Amino acid sequence: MELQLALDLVNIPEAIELVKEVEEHIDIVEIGTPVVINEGLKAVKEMKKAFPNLKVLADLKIMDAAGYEVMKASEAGADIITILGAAEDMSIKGAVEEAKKQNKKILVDMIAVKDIETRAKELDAIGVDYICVHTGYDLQAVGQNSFEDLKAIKRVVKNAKTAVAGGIKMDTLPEVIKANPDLVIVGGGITGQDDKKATAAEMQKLIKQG
Ligand SMILES: O=C(CO)[C@H](O)[C@H](O)COP(=O)(O)O
Repeated sequence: MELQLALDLVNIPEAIELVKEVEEHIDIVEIGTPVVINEGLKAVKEMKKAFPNLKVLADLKIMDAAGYEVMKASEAGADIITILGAAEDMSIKGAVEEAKKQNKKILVDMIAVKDIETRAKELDAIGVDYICVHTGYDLQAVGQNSFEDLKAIKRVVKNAKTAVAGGIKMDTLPEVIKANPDLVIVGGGITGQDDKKATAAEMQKLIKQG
């Protein structure tokens, strides 16, 4: 099980400062969608340059023109690129094909997918690398989480790695770990804490214990 730090509400210098604090306690750093919108793929490039040993995920949430966008994110140095589960199969296949060419990985974000089990089976058959259940900020705001969806994909996914994101904090981490995803994605649960390093260290410890 790995820990990914999601950076959504920062600019590039702030992102780099933040990662310096927690670097040794995370496996993957995510350049979040709002950061890509504000700063472009330059944010991915700068992060990879600053931390060549960390895996960098570009949260592009691709919906179309997938092969091209995966190629551009790969050129910027992303190791993992996200596409939406709601995208057409043709787009998912294009993303997977381009990622293979570039020796990169594709994470599918299941945000807003209604029939999670059916879509997860289809995506698994296409050959994506990760399937991630995700409660975005707008549904977190009304008290939702993805813990039941995580159990659902764990039941049906045979090949892809499983991941979970959306409002995970220290107090909910044990419940997430119990479901045994391959990847736990935490944003505000670390970045919103006064002692980010201690929080990331504690989360890493719990995750490594499994
Ligand atoms: O992709 C995202 C929002 O669309 C976030 O990166 C993801 O939800 C993780 O952040 P948090 O733990 O703060 O919810």
